Amino acid sequence: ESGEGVDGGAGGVKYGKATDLLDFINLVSDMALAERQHLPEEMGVVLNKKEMAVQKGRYQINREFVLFPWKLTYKNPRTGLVPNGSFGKVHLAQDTKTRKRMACKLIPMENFRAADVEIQAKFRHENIAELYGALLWDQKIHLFMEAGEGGSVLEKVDSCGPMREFEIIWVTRQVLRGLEYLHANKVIHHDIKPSNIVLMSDKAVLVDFGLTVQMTEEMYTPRDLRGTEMYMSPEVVLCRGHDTKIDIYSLGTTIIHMQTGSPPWATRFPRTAYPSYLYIIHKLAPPMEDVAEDCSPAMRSFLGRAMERNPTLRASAPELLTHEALHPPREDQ
Ligand SMILES: Nc1nnc(-c2c[nH]c3ncc(-c4c[nH]c5ccccc45)cc23)o1
Repeated sequence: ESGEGVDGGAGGVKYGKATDLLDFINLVSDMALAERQHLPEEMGVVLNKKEMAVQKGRYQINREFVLFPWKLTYKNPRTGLVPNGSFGKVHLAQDTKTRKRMACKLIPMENFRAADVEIQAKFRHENIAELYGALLWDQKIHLFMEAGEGGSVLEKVDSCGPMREFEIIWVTRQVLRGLEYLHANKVIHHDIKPSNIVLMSDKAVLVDFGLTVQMTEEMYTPRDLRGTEMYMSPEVVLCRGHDTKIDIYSLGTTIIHMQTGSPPWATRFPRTAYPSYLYIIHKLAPPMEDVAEDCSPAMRSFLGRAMERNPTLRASAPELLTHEALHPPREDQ
């Protein structure tokens, strides 16, 4: 029942559809600061009735849900907070009635971009972290999402070292399915990297859509440099317009990180001596010299196609999903 709480409660939190959530996001984005400052109670839209039990229009911290520090799988929980997303801290949340564990990203209103939510609300795919609901409370947007309790690929590599090729193939296939879906809808993620791929027991999902854009023309011409330098494609660095192929290049650099434990360039050009990699990427990409020595010939060929310097010649997600590197003969595994 969109517009009403589960029992018709008049509280500020309603069950609704993605369109109701987008209306809510636009409402709070247009709210004057004074209006937002003295909210009597939380307000928001919950998409997923199964996981989030709204009570009489209320969904309050330490009542309908609690926030936990993540029990970081590999490290003792320092702050218990997941490394910062694009603009917010990610906690582990649990609904006190359904016991469902979720990721909850807290984004201060001053940093909030509607794009952070629009894409996740509009596009649903098993390899994209599902959005369960969005609330505004205490000047912060609370985004409740599907939780990858296995942590991110970055935490896994930092704690357990380089991944074996069959693990890399498993992650790469899932990421490519998510990218195939986004790119078919002309959506560019813009920040594909190990920390934005999180692990569940049976799948890997893409997270952090804070830099995502939906293309309206064939090319997207950015106003600013978006993404993380080490994983950036030459055409993004050039800032003369790019398309969805930039995510494919970033997946290639992410695979190098998974197989060597370091991002491309960092070993040959230590960060201490090189404050910025933009010029190196512009002049030297693609970083085929950083591919692991024990990389299989099939995976090396895959990386050559994914990091092709010319985006029009670079492979697409559907093309790479059929690449032999992702379908090794059984005895290789
Ligand atoms: N920036 C951002 N925007 N949305 C997310 C997000 C949605 N669901 C999630 N599930 C897990 C993690 C996560 C990252 N590192 C971790 C280390 C240990 C445990 C969990 C994690 C992050 C998310 O992250």
